[in-house]
Amino acid sequence: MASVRDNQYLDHELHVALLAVQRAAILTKSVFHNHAKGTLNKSDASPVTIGDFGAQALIISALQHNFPDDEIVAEEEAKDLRGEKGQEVRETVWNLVSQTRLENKEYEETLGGSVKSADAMLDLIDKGDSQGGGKGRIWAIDPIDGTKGFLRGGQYAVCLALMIDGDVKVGVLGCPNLPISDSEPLTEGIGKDASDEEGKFGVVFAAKEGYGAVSCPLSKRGDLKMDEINMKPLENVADATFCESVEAGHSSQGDAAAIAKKLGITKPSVRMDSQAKYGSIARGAGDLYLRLPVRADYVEKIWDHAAGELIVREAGGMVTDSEGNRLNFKLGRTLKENKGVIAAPKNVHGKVIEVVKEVLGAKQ
Ligand SMILES: Nc1ncnc2c1ncn2[C@@H]1O[C@H](COP(=O)(O)OS(=O)(=O)O)[C@@H](OP(=O)(O)O)[C@H]1O
Ligand SMILES: [Mg+2]
Ligand SMILES: [Mg+2]
Ligand SMILES: [Mg+2]
Repeated sequence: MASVRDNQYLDHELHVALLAVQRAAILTKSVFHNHAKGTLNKSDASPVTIGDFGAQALIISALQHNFPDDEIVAEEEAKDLRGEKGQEVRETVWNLVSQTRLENKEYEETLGGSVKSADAMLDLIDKGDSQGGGKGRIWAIDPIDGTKGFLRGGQYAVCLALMIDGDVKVGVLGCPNLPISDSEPLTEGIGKDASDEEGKFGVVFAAKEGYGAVSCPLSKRGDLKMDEINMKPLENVADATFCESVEAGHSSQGDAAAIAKKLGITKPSVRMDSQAKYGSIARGAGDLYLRLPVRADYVEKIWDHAAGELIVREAGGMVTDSEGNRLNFKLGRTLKENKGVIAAPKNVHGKVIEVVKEVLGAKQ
């Protein structure tokens, strides 16, 4: 198979996305170590921090510099940073955004360098307001996925994907708290080698449709030393390790336990925040990702899945909703036709879906 590294198709997009995610990840890391998180509550009562705003501004700045005509669907908006009420948070975010850069100057230039002013930063954040859909080039950004995990010192991910006509073509996930090494086992806490002295911290996963998936250490320079990743072969689903959300409000842990039991799985689940779950199974650190609806009225957001879904598929896995249908990214900012997510190696995915249907069906 052609490799993600050895062809020209969407190479510039992948390169910019890898650098933009690394730069944004550096910002989030510095928030974690040096700041009060500046947490605000959004209208749905979920948290947003100065790290989410800052990372979104930096990623959009890089996309606007390189691809000014592309549309962007991003999770956050700048409303709460505007005016007198927003002044304090705005200034903190601006400090972070104006100070964060990749140590490699050439890479920093590729991203277009610094944002011009605090006002320009707010406008960049609000450029992520596209309604999405199945036509043209649209980027999806989750500047911090797993904000609750980020606040807890657990897993989180900086997520960026490019969709063309509603199909995800490029996906990048920066996971600052995962182990750097692809051979470390799946754990609930921060990876034991998540930070080393040479400016490396965590891992970035990437994929290009049709060309495979890779991982690369996250670094302050933005270096791109990539290794191919693959899902672990799994002959018997009973031997699987599965991962699920930490937050019981995001995925039904009771249903997951019932499904695992029916599949003969005896290993306990690994609870991990964010799309770090997709990256982890894509590199063979775990086998299955189960996300089972808690509430009938919750619709999944495209930025919570676009990058991870492609990375798992390109690593040899299959990703569907709980009925076995592919995720449909063509319908706007949400996955309104899909409920739940089941990611598994191709050879066992059908069996897992069968049992998911049995368990969810029995509840109705
Ligand atoms: N009710 C409900 N059901 C399903 N999903 C929900 C729900 N509420 C929120 N969210 C979204 O979950 C995102 C966090 O991802 P995870 O559930 O994988 O991780 S976590 O354990 O909850 O941290 C989280 O993403 P971030 O907001 O980027 O952190 C939310 O978009
Ligand atoms: Mg959020
Ligand atoms: Mg998210
Ligand atoms: Mg988020």
